[in-house]
Amino acid sequence: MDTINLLNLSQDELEKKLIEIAKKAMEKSYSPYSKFRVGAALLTAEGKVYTGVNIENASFGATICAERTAVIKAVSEGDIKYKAIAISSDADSFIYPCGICRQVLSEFDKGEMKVICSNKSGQYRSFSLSEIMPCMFEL
Ligand SMILES: O=c1ccn([C@H]2C[C@H](O)[C@@H](CO)O2)c(=O)[nH]1
Ligand SMILES: [Zn+2]
Repeated sequence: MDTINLLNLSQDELEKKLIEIAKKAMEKSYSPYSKFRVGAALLTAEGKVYTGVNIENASFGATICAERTAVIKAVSEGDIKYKAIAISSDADSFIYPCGICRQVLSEFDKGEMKVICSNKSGQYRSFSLSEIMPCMFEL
């Protein structure tokens, strides 16, 4: 992954690029039960990208979302500062992170993190995590 390039992009170009990476990651989704593929691309403060997919389980509650897969990969590699996360799926409607993923992302947010929600055709809406996950603590 080219570290320098991503941080040199404009916000718009960066968001498009992250969606593209999330869409590509989606191909690895393990979702035999819902057949709903989700991909995520998590951009670190240093410009590295961790991808994630939803990983389902016969015991449905053991399913992990794409967003958390990406966070878990990043944290376990020592990366805990993030700029943005993009999310893609096959749906016509925009995909937004679930409550548990918002909570997990907020653990690492310093008020800067963007959440980029896209639809199948690549349109997107960008939010600050704090907009979609109001926090009871001062940031
Ligand atoms: O933001 C979301 C929403 C849903 N899913 C997954 C969980 C499950 O595998 C499938 C259906 O909800 O989509 C995600 O990975 N991220
Ligand atoms: Zn989730």
